[in-house]
Formats: sequence, C-alpha cells, structure tokens
Amino acid sequence: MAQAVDAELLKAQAAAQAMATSGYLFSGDFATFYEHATDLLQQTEIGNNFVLSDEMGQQLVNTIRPFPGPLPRHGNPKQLQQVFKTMKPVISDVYVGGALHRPVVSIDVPVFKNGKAIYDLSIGIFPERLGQIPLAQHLPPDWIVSILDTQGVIASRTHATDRFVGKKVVPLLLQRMEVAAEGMVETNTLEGIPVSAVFSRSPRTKWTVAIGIPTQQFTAQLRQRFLLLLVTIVILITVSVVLASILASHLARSIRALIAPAMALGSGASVTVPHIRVREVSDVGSAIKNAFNLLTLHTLAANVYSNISEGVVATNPDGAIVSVNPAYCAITGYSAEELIGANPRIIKSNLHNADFYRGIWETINKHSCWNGEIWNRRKDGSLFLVSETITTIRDGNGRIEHYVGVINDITEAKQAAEFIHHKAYHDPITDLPNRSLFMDRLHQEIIRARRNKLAMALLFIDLDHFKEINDKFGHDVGDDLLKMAATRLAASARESDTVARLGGDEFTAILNDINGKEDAARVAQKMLDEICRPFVIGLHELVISASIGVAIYPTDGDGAASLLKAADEAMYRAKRGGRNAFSFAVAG
Ligand SMILES: Nc1nc2c(ncn2[C@@H]2O[C@H](COP(=O)(O)OP(=O)(O)OP(=O)(O)O)[C@@H](O)[C@H]2O)c(=O)[nH]1
Repeated sequence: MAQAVDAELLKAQAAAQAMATSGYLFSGDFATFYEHATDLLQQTEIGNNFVLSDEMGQQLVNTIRPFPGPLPRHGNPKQLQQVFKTMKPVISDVYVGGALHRPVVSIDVPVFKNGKAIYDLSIGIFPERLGQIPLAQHLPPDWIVSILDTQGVIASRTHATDRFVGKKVVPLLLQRMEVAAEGMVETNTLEGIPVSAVFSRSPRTKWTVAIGIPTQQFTAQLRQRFLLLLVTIVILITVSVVLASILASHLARSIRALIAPAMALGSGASVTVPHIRVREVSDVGSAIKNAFNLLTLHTLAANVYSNISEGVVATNPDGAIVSVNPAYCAITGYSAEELIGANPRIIKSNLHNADFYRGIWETINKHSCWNGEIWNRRKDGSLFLVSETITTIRDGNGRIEHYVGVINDITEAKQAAEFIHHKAYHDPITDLPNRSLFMDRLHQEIIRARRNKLAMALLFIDLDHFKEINDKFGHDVGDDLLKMAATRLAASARESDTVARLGGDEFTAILNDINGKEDAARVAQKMLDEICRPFVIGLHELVISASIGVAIYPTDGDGAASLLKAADEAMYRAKRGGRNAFSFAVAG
C-alpha cells in the first residue's frame, strides 16, 4: 500500500513538472495557464489545485480561486524556499493551505526560465484523495488505515478522518517508526482502541502507511483460525489413517493375487496374471507375465535346438566350440564332450584348399554371413557333404560374441541328384554318354576348337551286321556285346575325348585337339582293331566288325549338325565299301 501512496504522489509530481514547462508561464499569460491547469485537474483528477507562487511566496495563480483575484501567500514558505534552493521537486508534509485553511499535501516543483527558477508551481492534494487508496484494498471494515507524512502526521485516515487528519500518530508508533522502516507495535489508536499496528515506510517518499488491526478481533480471529487448523489437521490425519489402511489391504490383496502366478512361473506351469489395479503391483504382474513369455520362448528355442535335424555349432570369437546340438553330434559322429572346446577344424575333410576357407572367412567378415557347401569328415573317417550357413552374433556394441554354424547333411541328397543326373545323360546299357550329352559335348567342343583355332574329329561308328548277333544269340548277348564294345571304343580314345552311344549299334567319338586327319585315322583304326578282337560272352566267342565315318572340324563342317551328317555319310561309304573300315568325309 505504501507503493500506492508513492504512486499517487509521484503521479502528481509528474503532472506538476509537465505543467511547469507551459509556455504561458514564460510569456506571463497567467489567464490561459489558469484555464489549462483547471482543465487538466478536471480531466485527470491527479490533484485538487495548482498554485503558482513567485520567489517571495506571493501566490500568482490558484486554480481553487477565481482568476484574476486577490490571493494569499504560499501556505508552506519553508517548502517554497527549499524548491528555490534545491531547484528540485519537494513533497510537503501535511500543512494547512494558505487559501482554503484546511490540511493539504502539496508537491512543489520549480519553473525554470533560461536555467533559473522563476516560480514555484505547486499541486495540492487533499487528504481524502489519499484516503481512496486504502478503500481500494477492500480490507476488513474495522481495520484503521492511516497514511502518514514524513513527520508522522496523519494525511489520511479511514476512520474519524475529520478528527485526526493533520494530527500526529500515537507516540508508541511514532517511536517505532523512527527506528524501523517497517514493523508491528501493540498500541492504542488515537481514539483509544487497542490495536496491533503494522506499518511500512516508502524508501522513496518516506511516507508511511500504518494499519491498526483491533487486538480483540485479531486474537479472536487467531483463536478461531487455530481451532479450524486443528480440526482440519485432525480430519486430515483421520482420513490419512483410513486411506492408508484401505490402501494397505488393497495392496495386500493385489500382492496375494501374484503369489499363484509367481509359483506357477517357478514350477514351469502356465502363468495367468489377473487384472490388478495398483500400478506398482500390476507392474510386478506384468514382469511375471513377461518372464513367463520369455521362459516359454526359451523352452521352445531349447526344444527346437535339441530336435531339429540341422546340426548347430556355436563358437566363441576365438573359434573354440562352446555349444553343439544333438544333430551336430549325430552328423559328425563326435560327442558333445569331444566337441566342446575343440575347433570346428576337427571335421575338416582336406578336400578343399586353403583358398576355399579363406574365401569363407572373407565373406563372413564382410557380410557377417556365409552360405555354401563343404565336404567334411566324420569321426569314423567317412566324408559327408553339408550345406552350411555361418553367421556372426554380435553384442549391443557390435562386437562379435559368437559364430554360429548350421549344417545340413546333404551327402545322400547330392548323391541321389548326381545319380539322377547321370542317368539322364548316360546310356543305361553301356554307361556311355547318351545322345543328349553327346550333342552337348559336341557343341562345347566346336566352340572351344573355334576359339582356340584347333582341329577336332567326329567319328561315327556302326557295328556291322549286329542284327545277326541278336538274332542268333539273343538280345541279352547283344546287350553284353554292346557293353564290351563300348568299353573297347572308350579305351581306344583319350580320357579327354568323348565316346558316346547314340542308340542301337551306333556310337560316336569326339576327338578334340587333333593335329590332323592322321590322328583321327589312327584312333579309327585302333577302334576297328579293338572291335575285331573276339568277344567272349558266356560260352560264345563272337567276332564282329565296325564301319567308321570320320569328319574333321572345320574342314568337313563348322557346326554340330553338318559335322554329324558328314561323319554319318562317311560311315555309310565305309559300309558300302565292304565294312570293317573307316572312311573320311568328302570335303563339301
Ligand atoms: N541287343 C540289342 N540290340 C539292339 C539294341 N538297340 C538296337 N538293337 C538292334 O541292333 C540292330 C541294328 O541293326 P542295323 O544297324 O540296322 O543293321 P546291322 O545288322 O547292324 O547291319 P548293318 O548296319 O548294315 O551292318 C537291330 O537289330 C536292332 O534291333 C539294344 O539296345 N540291344
């Protein structure tokens, strides 16, 4: 509230300073100044009157009186002298005004002309205006609020204003005010009411606001508030105790509800967690449920690990085996005890060279995974082929924790596939390449010969009068003869050559990388000689011959079909020439 008093006084001071710069004062046009000052007071209510006085204290204008007219002297000569001496605004204490003879507070400011104070302009405030300030605070009606000037004189008072404005405040309060800017004192008001008086002085204007709270009411109120506080505390404690016991039993019930799930978790049985409303206990319930889910997952993973047909091996980063599943033991023939601590090299087959393994590790280091087929060796020394996937397991920081290999024994599957493949491309009686494989090889060899600018020969071999063997000795003997003839033909060529059976008693041979016709002629002759040697089949000694047609790449044809045709025609020419002979193709 002291600040509100300050504000009121300083607001009036600012208005007086603004009016002190009015040009009408310098020109001596006091009539117009009077009009302006009166208007300002009516419009803004910042004070009650403006008084212009000269240095001698004679009032020249007083807005509370008509202008022009006779005016008294300034009511506070000391304040006037101080203004001219200090050339600064001076806020007065309460004094009796010169014109109206009633208590007034004035703020006087100098009016300057050419840097010199020529007049004193004073704005007067009647105490009732300051009395509005405590009213605005809406304090209890029996609180007595006084606004005191720097001397402790009452400028405004909420109670018995007329009796006490202009009088000094009670001595006890005055004494306290002299030693402290704010405080409290037990005293009697000027009218004799015992009060607790609190006061606060503005450091700026040095005016003080004092509030007297009647002691009786103060004490009664205090007792009432204390009792109220006491009752409130008792109620709060009671409520707390009741709430705590409700909460405790609620908690106990919630915790009891978790016993069964926790026991089930321990025994590995299925866990069902009931709905729990206490959050903390519910969190424990969720944790039990999560633990159960993890355990279930873990059990499932362990079962999968133990029962899958794929072998699983895990090593530490140094390559020492730390875990194997039963399938890994079954595939490799080693027990878990023999494998733990060992290096997976224990099953190395030595069928792959160092580059092969280096390639595996390069891929793992680059992609954290490798997949492929490896030949390994069981404990009993037998070889087995696995399809293997090796992956790295890393920790949260990306460091390798384990290498895990999953192996699938594909030895039998591979053999079966190879057998099927062999059957598809080989003749069932002689086991020589069949027509498909022969044609494939012929294409490949032509491409190779073309690329390397090499010569090659194609021999078309047909047994002579083979039908008679069948007719005379039966098909089985014929088959045996075909088999033996195939062996002799194949033996007549190099391993890198291809000897095939096209069907019936027709054979072909691809002789690659020959130097010339002579090489082909030599092989053809050797084949004729071999076929002419008697075949001992059972009790029979059979003699047969063959006719061979020879076509040379690229002279007799530069494609498979043309070469084959040329060789076939040459073979027929040999037949026509009397059989048991070879004949070169006629270059076309
Ligand atoms: N045992 C046996 N005979 C076969 C097989 N395939 C075809 N033949 C027979 O082989 C004979 C081939 O006869 P040809 O080549 O036509 O005639 P050839 O008696 O050899 O007389 P030329 O070829 O003129 O010297 C036929 O009698 C076929 O039935 C087979 O898989 N096994």
